[in-house]
Amino acid sequence: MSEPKARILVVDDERALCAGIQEALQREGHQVDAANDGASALRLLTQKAYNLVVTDIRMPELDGMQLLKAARARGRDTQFILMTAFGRVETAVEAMRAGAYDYLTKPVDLKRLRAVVAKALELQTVVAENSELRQRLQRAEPGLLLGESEPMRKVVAMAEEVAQSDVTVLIEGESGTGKELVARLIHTRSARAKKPFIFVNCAALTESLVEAELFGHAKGSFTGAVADKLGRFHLADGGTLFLDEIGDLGAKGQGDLLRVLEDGAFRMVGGTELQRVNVRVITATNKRLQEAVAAGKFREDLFYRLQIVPITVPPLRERAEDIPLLIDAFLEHFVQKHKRRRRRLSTEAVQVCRRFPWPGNVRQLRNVIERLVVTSPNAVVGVEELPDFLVAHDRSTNFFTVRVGMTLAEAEKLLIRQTLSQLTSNREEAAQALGISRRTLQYKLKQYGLLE
Ligand SMILES: Nc1ncnc2c1ncn2[C@@H]1O[C@H](COP(=O)(O)OP(=O)(O)OP(=O)(O)O)[C@@H](O)[C@H]1O
Repeated sequence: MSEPKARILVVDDERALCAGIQEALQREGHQVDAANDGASALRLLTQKAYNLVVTDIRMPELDGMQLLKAARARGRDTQFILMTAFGRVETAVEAMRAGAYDYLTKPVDLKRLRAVVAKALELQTVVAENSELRQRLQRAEPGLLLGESEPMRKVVAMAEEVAQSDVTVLIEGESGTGKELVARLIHTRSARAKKPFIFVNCAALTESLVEAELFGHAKGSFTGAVADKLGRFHLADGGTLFLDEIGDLGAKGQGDLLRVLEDGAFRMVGGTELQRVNVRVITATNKRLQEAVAAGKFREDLFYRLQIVPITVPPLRERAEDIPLLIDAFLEHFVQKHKRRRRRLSTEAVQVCRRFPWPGNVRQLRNVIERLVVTSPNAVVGVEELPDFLVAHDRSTNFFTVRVGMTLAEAEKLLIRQTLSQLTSNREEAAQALGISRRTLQYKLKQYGLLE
């Protein structure tokens, strides 16, 4: 895939050099304007949006540094490459601190210029995408459930629909798939959004504690209970109570919960008065609750009461197309949290992540990205910086056998077929991975009878 062509502004008071660079970059297919002094450059910068500015640092009146600062003050994401006379590197370092992408020393080596420009433009695209993503994230509520794959769209549509009523929802899915986020989404889209969302992890409660935790205990119910202590049902009044890992609730807790769901009322531990609250209950489990029912570990009547509407959140490996989006969102989040430099994963590193089966689902991916943000100093994180388990898995799965004695055509056909089936079904991406043009790939697919 060819690099998207960019709008570039070249600024230098040495006219010949300026024209030389303009021409070299135009030859790369970019749209290039030139200015021979800082003031006209600034005028152009305010009139047009540029992806990149390549400017001399030292110019009479308005210099390259001032130009950079003026562009930043206008809040533009334009990248800057500064050119400095040999031996004046300190100024260049200062420029980098002010936010320039890189610097070149004069006389300018055109080959290096082209390489630096390509890298800066690559980053520029990412920055632009990220700032769009940032805006999207800011518009949305915190803890937004991200995902544009078909299965996730269905989950979100279902959550939005059940938000319109108070029906009990059971969210099923492996650990780390985002069940809590789904529960929060239902709450925030419901008429209860301004009331509390109360979370209880049933796996963390012992059998003896669960009752007091959920229903509270009355004054004097046991030694030390000097006042009424409200339980989670009270705290969630008017809002939503989210019971996570419901499969771990013991027999007594199951009985209590069924009663409150059926009668809408309960008694505090040691209390006599019937308490009435208005609570919407959402539960979640990472176990197959139906199997727990079959094994006699979970009450069948409660199971049917809870799963009036079941929502299943698919594991991440079944929606790998969401992985690039999640990576970008987590990078953005952790770069801000840890105050690090913006960065992205190389295309190959993203592909490795897409191929991994992620047993810990989105939580595991999120942890990997946080670790990369903290440990990698690079703007583009490559495969070699990914955790070993990812790379090792990738190595062990992405091989096929080429037999000695096979013709080149047979080997080529096999490689094309494996690339399309294991790496990506997108022809553009496959052609890129194979290092050939899309047209050539199309031709070979026809030649080898691989077109379906
Ligand atoms: N679709 C998603 N978009 C953005 N972040 C997500 C998504 N899914 C999960 N996460 C993040 O992954 C982590 C785990 O999500 P969550 O706690 O909702 O999973 P869970 O299914 O409830 O896990 P468990 O069964 O272990 O309780 C959280 O940090 C959450 O913000």
